[in-house]
Amino acid sequence: MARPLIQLALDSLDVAQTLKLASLAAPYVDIFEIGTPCIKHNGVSLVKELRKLYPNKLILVDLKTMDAGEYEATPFYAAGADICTVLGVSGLATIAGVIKAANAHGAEVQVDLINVPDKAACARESAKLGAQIIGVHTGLDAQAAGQTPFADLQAVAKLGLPMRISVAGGIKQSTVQQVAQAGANIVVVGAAIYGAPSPADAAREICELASAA
Ligand SMILES: O=C([C@H](O)CO)[C@H](O)[C@H](O)COP(=O)(O)O
Repeated sequence: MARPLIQLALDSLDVAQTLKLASLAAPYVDIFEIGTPCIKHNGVSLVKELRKLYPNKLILVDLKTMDAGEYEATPFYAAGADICTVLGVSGLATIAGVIKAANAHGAEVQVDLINVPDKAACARESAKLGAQIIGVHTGLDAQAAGQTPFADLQAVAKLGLPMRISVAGGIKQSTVQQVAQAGANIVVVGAAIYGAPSPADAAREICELASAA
């Protein structure tokens, strides 16, 4: 089994802190995620800056688009995003719009299942539309209420869809192997890296654990 890709969630609002964290973790992560609060605060210029600094890294822009899919996502793909996210709850027309924008730029789409009531149906429909990645995600507010993404990950993996599976929601050193073994192709890690005393050491540990899963 290939090791899952490690995606670092850059969730600070501050550009200098974001770039510092990116540089510390760069040797150990495959994807830089510009998190939703960060992209709302800093906009498309941060995508351009990261693209210039890291021409060989994958960049995911966590737009969590809810409407106007093609219109909203297009400038982010044009700025160098490899992947943009769209909410599963937005509906099929919006998801199709982001897929159209991605296709126009040779890029990819992740459909985020956060708060989707029927996750299996949404994942199946997203695959049919041509989305490449399905995101099993317990958001920060749901995590604070004690929720985790593990049961949803198992249920989505069982569907056997022709899409890569991303998992996010409080993943850390003690759970990275569990989610890799459950079928995650992309493991998203935010707080366990940026909140660690040494973000570089935490990113390295997570990468090593994923490789050994
Ligand atoms: O996507 C995220 C959240 O919804 C805020 O936008 C986080 O980046 C994602 O949950 C990963 O962070 P951790 O849960 O801290 O690992």
